[in-house]
Amino acid sequence: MGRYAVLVTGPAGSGKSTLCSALITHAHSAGRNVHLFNLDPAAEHFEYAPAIDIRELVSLADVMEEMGLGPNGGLVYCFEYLLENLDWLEEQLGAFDDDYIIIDCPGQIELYTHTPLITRLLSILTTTYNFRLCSLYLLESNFIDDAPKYFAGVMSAMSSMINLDCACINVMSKMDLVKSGDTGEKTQGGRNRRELQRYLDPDPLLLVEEANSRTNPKFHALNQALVQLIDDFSMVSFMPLDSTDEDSVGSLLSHVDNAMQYGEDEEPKEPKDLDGGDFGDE
Ligand SMILES: Nc1nc2c(ncn2[C@@H]2O[C@H](COP(=O)(O)OP(=O)(O)OP(=O)(O)O)[C@@H](O)[C@H]2O)c(=O)[nH]1
Repeated sequence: MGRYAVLVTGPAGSGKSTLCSALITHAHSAGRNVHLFNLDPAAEHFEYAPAIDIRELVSLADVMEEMGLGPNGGLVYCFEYLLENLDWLEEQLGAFDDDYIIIDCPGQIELYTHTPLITRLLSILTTTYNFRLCSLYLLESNFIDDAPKYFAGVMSAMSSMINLDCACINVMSKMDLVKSGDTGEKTQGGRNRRELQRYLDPDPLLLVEEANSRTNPKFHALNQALVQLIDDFSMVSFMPLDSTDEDSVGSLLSHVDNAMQYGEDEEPKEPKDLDGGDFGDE
């Protein structure tokens, strides 16, 4: 068997740890052996005890106290420290032969977009330890409450995708909070699932119209440019996820396996096209 690593990333509170637990539960119930790797030096609680835990090497609380750093500087220090102590990582990874690890990452977006630290770690996992990688970027469903907010979310997903340079799947999390469109029910932000479908696989024309209707005319050219970018960058679509639903988690795990060609012998290829799942198709 090969070695596989699923990186679960996304902004704070987007549902990363919940998804990690749901993926592990699903994999275990299918008789698969997967391990949790906690990469968040500030993490507190886990449903499953991490098999590998960065806090055993370095914790954010200790760094902040001993180095007199704030939370963001402290986090960067923790990752630099990890990269300087790769023998620790090697020892941890050496404990498993048939590795399939799910990596719960910190929520600070700066780690993926502003510094090369996570990128370097991924490069080490692939080149030194022969892992096949897939990165998940979670964005909460409330990011589709309005077009400008959605733009911000898409830009962060794009930035992460470009920097991480591995198979990437964008995920729209907490879809259970979006009520069914069948009865005309609306979400708190005023949308129903049918309306949300166009955000999972964006239609540039509708997006620009909506953004223009909500922003000062001086930003309309910017809206147009952003929508053009989203349209040109055709990989920016989101797979809907409800971590409380086993089928939804199972479907995501299948896409992840597919992206890493789990269990297949040939070299990793580009991930296959993802559709928008079964939300809003009715
Ligand atoms: N309704 C609903 N709530 C969810 C879902 N996933 C996560 N949550 C809730 O969202 C909150 C944050 O979830 P976490 O899994 O801790 O999010 P996180 O991204 O790991 O958070 P940080 O580690 O702080 O960045 C918790 O209250 C979860 O119960 C989901 O699919 N549906």
